[in-house]
Amino acid sequence: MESMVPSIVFTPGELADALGALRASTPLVQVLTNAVVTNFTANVLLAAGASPAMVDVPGEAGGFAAVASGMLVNLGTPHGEQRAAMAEAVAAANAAGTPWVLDPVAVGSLGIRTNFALKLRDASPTVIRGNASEIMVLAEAGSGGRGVEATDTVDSASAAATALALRSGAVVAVSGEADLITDGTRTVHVHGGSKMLTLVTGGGCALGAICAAFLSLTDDALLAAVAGHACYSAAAERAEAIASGPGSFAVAFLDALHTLTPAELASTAVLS
Ligand SMILES: Nc1ncnc2c1ncn2[C@@H]1O[C@H](COP(=O)(O)OP(=O)(O)O)[C@@H](O)[C@H]1O
Ligand SMILES: Cc1ncsc1CCOP(=O)(O)O
Ligand SMILES: [Mg+2]
Repeated sequence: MESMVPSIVFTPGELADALGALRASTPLVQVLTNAVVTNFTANVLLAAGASPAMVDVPGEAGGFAAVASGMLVNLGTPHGEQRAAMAEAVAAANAAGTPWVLDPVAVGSLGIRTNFALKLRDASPTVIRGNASEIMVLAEAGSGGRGVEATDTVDSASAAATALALRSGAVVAVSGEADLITDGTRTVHVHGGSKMLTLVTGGGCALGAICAAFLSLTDDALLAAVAGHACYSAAAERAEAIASGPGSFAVAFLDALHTLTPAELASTAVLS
């Protein structure tokens, strides 16, 4: 029997509704992230309509995770105290039912972050987002990229993403030219966006925060992740159209995230 080609999993209207719900609810997003991208990540969340809180101190992180709408755990510069705060926050988020995103930045040859990421992989993240090389490491199917950048393609990470989703119970999002997002059963590709995002530090890290913002709006984590990626890509396309380089792109990207309407998202998002 010929294999069925699955139809597109979500409609443009569902994406538009998700953006409208985010703007109406201003989700409180706890961010435990790296020192490089903290400011950009907070500005991306604010521009999109969420409320960021960079709470990553042991003794505070757990209590805040219990009241946050969503949470991002990003391992870009995982100092000892931050790792303790992350462990506290993850335990509290899971106990309170707060959805959270894991971004395993630069896992592979760096032992401290890789060992910690493998532990967090098995600690019930709602979404795991990373580039292809990072996702392959968490699926135990690769050795890592070059620094924080991928050396593998999204397509080469597809099987690993599905296996990781089935193993971890998380939605797995692989970023690249066309983003791949899967819950192990349903798989969606989000097309478009701009390669200019790779020239702005935080271009991937802030995407994890946007996913965390959408997670509080629906019980379907795949929809939340797809809506987050679609908004991000739509804003990046708009920014690229008027930017003259990565500096003006970053500014235009914040503006585009802020002005993107649900109707524009519905009319421009390209899923397959
Ligand atoms: N070749 C590309 N064309 C268009 N968008 C891209 C391309 N590569 C990456 N992106 C986008 O840039 C953002 C960051 O992706 P990526 O660089 O893979 O993440 P990371 O910074 O975590 O390695 C994502 O929104 C992704 O869709
Ligand atoms: C350069 C760098 N070094 C440690 S974390 C970081 C930022 C990575 O950001 P992104 O994953 O969005 O490229
Ligand atoms: Mg990254």
